[in-house]
Amino acid sequence: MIEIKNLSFSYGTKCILKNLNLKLDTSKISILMGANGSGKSTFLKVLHFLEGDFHQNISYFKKNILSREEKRWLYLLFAEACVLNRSVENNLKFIQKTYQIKGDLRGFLNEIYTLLEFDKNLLKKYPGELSSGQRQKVAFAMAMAARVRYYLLDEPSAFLDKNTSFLIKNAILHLKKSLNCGFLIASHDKEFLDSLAEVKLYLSDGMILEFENTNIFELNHQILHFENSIKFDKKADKIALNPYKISLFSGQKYCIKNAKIIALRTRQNDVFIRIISGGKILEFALKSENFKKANLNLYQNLNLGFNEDALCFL
Ligand SMILES: Nc1ncnc2c1ncn2[C@@H]1O[C@H](COP(=O)(O)OP(=O)(O)OP(=O)(O)O)[C@@H](O)[C@H]1O
Repeated sequence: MIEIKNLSFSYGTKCILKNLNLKLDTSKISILMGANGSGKSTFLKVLHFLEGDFHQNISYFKKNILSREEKRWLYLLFAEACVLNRSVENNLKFIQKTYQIKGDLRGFLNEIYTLLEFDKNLLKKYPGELSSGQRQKVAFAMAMAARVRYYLLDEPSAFLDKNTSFLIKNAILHLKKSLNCGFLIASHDKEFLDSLAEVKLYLSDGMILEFENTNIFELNHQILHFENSIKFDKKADKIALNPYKISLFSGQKYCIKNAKIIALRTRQNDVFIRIISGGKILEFALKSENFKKANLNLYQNLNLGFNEDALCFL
């Protein structure tokens, strides 16, 4: 588990992360979505000790202070592939040495070559002789060679064709099973993410929202169908609704009618209310005091409202 408490981070006066509280399950594949510039890469760098000193705010596997060796429990794959100026094969060997991988080194490498369909010629090549896609594939192979407990992957499918993207996806699933490791993957590639995601996180306005597969819906010709239909101005395949910006209807721009409460749970000072409407499940949060005032009960029907600021088109 990686536990994050009250974490804030700014570049100068620009606040990127606002008082984050989050638990990352390090045995799962979590995906991190968010608009361009929302801070996904920055968050991965913070987690990988590259920005600021947050030992008071982040604990890794129950430890706040990690030695140099323990910091290698994590691996960050950068969006722009970093490959050293030596042959591909020697890059992989270098990683195995740095991460002090013991055991059948040749066997591990052969496994990587097979999973990523490396041909023999690629192994002898130098970075300057690789295409962007090949460099990305090599950088991913280096991550695999490190065999760590938790992987932070920034846009791992950028520059990749469909087939290579598929190989990487399978390699992620293979690594998870064989090493019992977890992943936090930042990406915009919906196809790539959808098939991997166990936990869905969304970074917006410096806050990370956990959707747990709820609150993200397919749009059909800009329409979201609950029991009533809601039409949006913008075209997109999917939409995410921020659970903190949905409330009991009182004249907001959009209304979800006749939603039935199916579950209630409390987290910190919020009560999360899960509703169903037209077969779709949605979760929204009310401050505990507002929940008490509203006097809501399980299986009660209610109308919900939200404005543009609750929407995120994906
Ligand atoms: N080293 C830096 N110094 C100052 N500002 C920075 C720095 N790195 C990033 N930023 C700013 O921080 C914000 C978040 O950037 P970041 O790269 O984390 O976003 P992102 O969500 O990964 O974006 P994208 O989806 O486009 O990759 C941006 O406004 C960016 O301009």
